[in-house]
Amino acid sequence: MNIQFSPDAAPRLVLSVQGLGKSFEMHHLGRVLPAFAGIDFDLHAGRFILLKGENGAGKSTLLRTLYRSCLPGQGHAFFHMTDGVIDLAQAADVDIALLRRREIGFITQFLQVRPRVAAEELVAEPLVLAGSGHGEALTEARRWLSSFGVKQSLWAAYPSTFSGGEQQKVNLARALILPPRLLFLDEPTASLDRGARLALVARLKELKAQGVAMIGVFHNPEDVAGLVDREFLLETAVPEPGQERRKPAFGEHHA
Ligand SMILES: Nc1ncnc2c1ncn2[C@@H]1O[C@H](COP(=O)(O)OP(=O)(O)OP(=O)(O)O)[C@@H](O)[C@H]1O
Repeated sequence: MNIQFSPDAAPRLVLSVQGLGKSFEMHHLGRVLPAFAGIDFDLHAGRFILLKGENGAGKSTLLRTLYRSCLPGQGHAFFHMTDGVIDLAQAADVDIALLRRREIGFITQFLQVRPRVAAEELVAEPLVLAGSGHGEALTEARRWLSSFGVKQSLWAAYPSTFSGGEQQKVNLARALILPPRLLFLDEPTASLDRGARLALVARLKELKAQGVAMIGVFHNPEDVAGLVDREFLLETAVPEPGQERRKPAFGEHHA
């Protein structure tokens, strides 16, 4: 889906996160572990937020909660669609499943491999589900596999046999073949070689220009330095004894 807006129009609000919090119940320890709390921010079309914080600060959990792989404990995440607003924190699973088909994407460093499905079919699937003809979708899938450096000899093979980096390239091709309006990225460059990293950054630049809103966690933030509009620093939610927990802070990016 290509979303265009005229350059002089104010970018549309895509996501408004208000007071979002998430805790894990550690039954075996008999206590509750806060992952993050009190998260507030707005994200507009074509904007890129870089999520930062120490190990364990809650970056992946925040992305998974916004994608609704986890349920939040408190707060709201209002997703602004073309025809209305839905609170991702409270939406029914069936609505979340529909949003994931076209509107909201999530790229992690892990491929969910499906047995006996060829790489090119896996990549073509979002286009087929969106109504493209199978032949046309396969042609496009091969183009994307090639752009991320997946060898032609692997296109018809099963990704379960691929190396970690090859699987990740299939993951990227599948996630980006049909761009969503809102994209979460959790360390997507983790196992990529330089060529694939450059291809990913070039694709993200295109998507940003088309109005896709993005939130990303990057082990090497310099990979996306030219794309970042704002940085969001997550402070570790679990205070050590004697330490106050501080609120998460927004920082403007200085290129
Ligand atoms: N399913 C879970 N059950 C219990 N605790 C969890 C679960 N998932 C995450 N946590 C805890 O929540 C906290 C935040 O984890 P998270 O993976 O979001 O951190 P992160 O900022 O992405 O870390 P890293 O930079 O190491 O990837 C950690 O203390 C982690 O142990």
